[in-house]
Amino acid sequence: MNTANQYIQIRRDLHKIPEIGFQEFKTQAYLLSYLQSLPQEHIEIKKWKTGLFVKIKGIMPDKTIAYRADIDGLPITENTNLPFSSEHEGMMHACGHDFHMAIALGLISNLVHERINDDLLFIFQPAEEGPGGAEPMLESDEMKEWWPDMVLALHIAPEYPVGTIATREGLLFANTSELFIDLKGKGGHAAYPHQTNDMIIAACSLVSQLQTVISRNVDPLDSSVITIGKITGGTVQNIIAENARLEGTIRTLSPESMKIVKNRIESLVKGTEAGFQCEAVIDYGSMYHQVYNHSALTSEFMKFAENNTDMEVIECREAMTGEDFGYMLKEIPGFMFWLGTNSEYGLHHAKLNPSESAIDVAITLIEKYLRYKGV
Ligand SMILES: CC(=O)N[C@@H](CCC[C@H](N)C(=O)O)C(=O)O
Repeated sequence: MNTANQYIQIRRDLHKIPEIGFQEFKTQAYLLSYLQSLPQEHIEIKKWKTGLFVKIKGIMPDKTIAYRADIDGLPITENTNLPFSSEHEGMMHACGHDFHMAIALGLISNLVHERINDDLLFIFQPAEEGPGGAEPMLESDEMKEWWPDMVLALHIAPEYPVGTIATREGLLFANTSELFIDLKGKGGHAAYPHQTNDMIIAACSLVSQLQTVISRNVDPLDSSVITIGKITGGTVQNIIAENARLEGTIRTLSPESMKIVKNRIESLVKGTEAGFQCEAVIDYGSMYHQVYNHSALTSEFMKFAENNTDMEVIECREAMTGEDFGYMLKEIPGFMFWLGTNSEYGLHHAKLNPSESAIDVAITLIEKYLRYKGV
């Protein structure tokens, strides 16, 4: 098997075993078993919860460059009909983390056979989709001991063709906060609504009101998003619901707008409690800091790719996606970029099927970049 096919096979193996945040036990075991099959003289591995830190030791290191790959899957039932579809019912690598890991293993395999100058750190991070592994990993003793001078990461981009990368200096991804609202009223017989406080009606009304935060409370030039992705409530068709739950996410382009949006949400929820005579509890779940790319390093990387590879380099707009890699970039200079993978279906879709030829493209690009940086 040539090396490109080998890394595609690794991606397929990982694609079969998606696991959600901090449950990535089989994934960690797969990564470890692959890493242990490589020459061990210059490599050091530390487990961290379900993630890993992997260091390739340089001969005369004067810096450490880190590459971060997230490793968790999503609670989505795969609908691709691919022969290597998820074997874990109700879970799927629908955000490309199988690609991110295969690329990291490809880089390690290519670089571990020779003596490199600097240290390289590969961070296999759990729980990017939630509750967030980057922040606690940054605080870990392992990270403190191997603290890098710069860090980079990529994210697959189904909307760009293979052979394309896209990024920008400064803000790339939004600030995010999960949003859970539990409503509790008085249930009862469907035929006697006047004796109840119907939480289905309260929930529907609140969902509509929440959209006015975006349309009426946020500066239109400072975009924000509130998405309610799930509503649950009630028991059967002829009982008025005593409970309802909204589950969603908030996205803003600055931490300040996040505060404004949350203040307004809290006011509307108080209004719902008063208006529908119910009790409401808000839980913000996990929150991610914006992904803010280091200007000089990003522009150097973009110029490097333009001048030294045949990749198409696009300066893209910021996106409302979130990434806890933002916490790493808050502490360590570096950048994230989109890797074109050309799929008809987007991220978080049950039919996402990125083009696997992008794996080798990314390995070649990053390896060249690391050599250009003197590694
Ligand atoms: C790249 C990507 O899709 N990231 C996720 C991060 C999720 C953060 C958190 N669970 C939330 O929903 O707020 C995204 O949905 O953007």
